[in-house]
Amino acid sequence: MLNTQLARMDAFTFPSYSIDLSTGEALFDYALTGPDGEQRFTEVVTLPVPEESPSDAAVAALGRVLELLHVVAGVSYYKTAAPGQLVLPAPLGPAAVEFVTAVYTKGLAEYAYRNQLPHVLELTPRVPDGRVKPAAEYDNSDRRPLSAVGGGKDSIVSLEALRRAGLDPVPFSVNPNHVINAVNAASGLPALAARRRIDPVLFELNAAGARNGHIPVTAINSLIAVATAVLHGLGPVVMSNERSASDPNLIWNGHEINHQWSKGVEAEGLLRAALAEHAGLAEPYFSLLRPLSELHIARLFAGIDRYDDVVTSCNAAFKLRDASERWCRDCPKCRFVFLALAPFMPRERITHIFGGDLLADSAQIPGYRELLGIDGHKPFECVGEVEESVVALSLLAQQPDWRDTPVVTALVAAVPDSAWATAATSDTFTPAAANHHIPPTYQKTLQTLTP
Ligand SMILES: CC(=O)N[C@H]1[C@@H](OP(=O)(O)OP(=O)(O)OC[C@H]2O[C@@H](n3ccc(=O)[nH]c3=O)[C@H](O)[C@@H]2O)O[C@H](CO)[C@@H](O)[C@@H]1O[C@H](C)C(=O)N[C@@H](C)C(=O)N[C@@H](CCC(=O)O)C(=O)O
Ligand SMILES: Nc1ncnc2c1ncn2[C@@H]1O[C@H](COP(=O)(O)OP(=O)(O)OP(=O)(O)O)[C@@H](O)[C@H]1O
Repeated sequence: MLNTQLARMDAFTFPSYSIDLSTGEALFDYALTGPDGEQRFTEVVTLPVPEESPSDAAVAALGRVLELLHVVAGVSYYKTAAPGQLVLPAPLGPAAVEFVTAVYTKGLAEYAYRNQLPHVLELTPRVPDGRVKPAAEYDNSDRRPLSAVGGGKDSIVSLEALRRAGLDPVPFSVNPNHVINAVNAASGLPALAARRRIDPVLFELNAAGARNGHIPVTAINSLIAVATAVLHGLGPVVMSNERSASDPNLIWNGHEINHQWSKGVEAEGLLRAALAEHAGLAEPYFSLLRPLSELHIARLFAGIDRYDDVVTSCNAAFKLRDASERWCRDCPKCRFVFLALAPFMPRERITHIFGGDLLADSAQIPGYRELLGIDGHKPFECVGEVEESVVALSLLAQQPDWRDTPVVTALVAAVPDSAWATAATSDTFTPAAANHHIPPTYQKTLQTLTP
């Protein structure tokens, strides 16, 4: 289909979904419709099949989780055309509608901003008339947690905290690549994996110049994780989303544009409420690291060394095609993670982890100026707040190992006095007491890590 035809699409719909419990394979169908005809897509999600057959209650709850996943995973295809109508497949309760609306508006906000499509931020899904049968309550909160592993430092911190607290976590990933497999192997814990196959038609449309951009991928991975936990009779899904994920990159037309929206605390609360209402799940999902800053997580990671040969936070390693082997050493995320870890580990160790020393490389100075708020806005990447970067720099400026490196020297001279003053009174290492959803049983978990 031509891009001009895609741009004339009126509506995005959700024709059907199905699951085969014997193979774990779920098929999610989508359609764009308009005056030039229809463009169909099918996404395939394959859940790991449990050894024991799931109970009837689990199968019922799973069906409800997959109904939410069907709608949420549609964002990848909706974005090729961004029609004004989003027509949901079935009635939903108010909490589920609020969650889905936010995924398509706030979750696609960066896409809307970059493509200059303000109507996306105002989308209101059309919900078919009728009442949803209330879900039966399904309480698995005391079972082993499913710990989502993304291959980076954050999920390693959670996995180790859960393990050391004796909670016997099950590592879980969607489409694990060599990085995630190596992290799981280093953990020594048997892991579960789900597969997600994006319709290849999407890549053809992208190659032909269809509208494209960032999507709230964590919302999709989270629902696949919850579906897996329910199918396997496991407990809550434990994420590793940090405090700063909730902060926007910029404001556009009065709307917050946040690259990490579906990692933020608002998305977490909306997803929990939707799962409680629509699937009856009592304690389905939370982020263990929500109270912590990125810098605090980096300090905790520095106390764990068993993953040094494998840990990789750089997003370039997670591309579906042409992925980098590990750290690319030239993107905002590599720059930020290096800056955040450097104050807490010897130069030799961090250089080993990254395969190079970013603070010795003057070519990195412009990128670091953005992270420090000297130029531009916070990059559209998973990076911490400007204040955290300034705090990290202030720590490095006091360390003989780092203070004379070309990057630290240049940045110390460039940071304005006001930023130093804010950093001096920063609460970077004080966990937030509120604004998280960590259940009481898990609240002391992080104390198993040092410092
Ligand atoms: C790895 C990465 O950063 N990918 C983003 C990049 O995509 P690119 O074209 O360079 O490579 P691929 O990831 O291989 O994707 C190919 C195309 O496929 C489409 N697509 C992919 C996954 C998906 O779930 N849905 C899709 O539609 C898309 O059209 C791609 O062009 O740029 C894209 C456009 O901006 C981004 O959408 C790709 O982001 C991935 C979905 C991704 O997994 N990104 C995470 C690393 C990421 O950004 N995580 C955020 C959290 C965001 C959130 O709110 O959840 C973070 O860590 O901060
Ligand atoms: N492929 C995946 N499968 C399951 N969960 C994932 C996957 N990728 C990321 N996640 C989870 O999504 C959340 C956000 O991912 P993110 O990439 O920020 O985390 P990370 O890889 O643990 O650490 P870092 O921020 O250092 O990269 C984390 O809770 C992570 O565990």
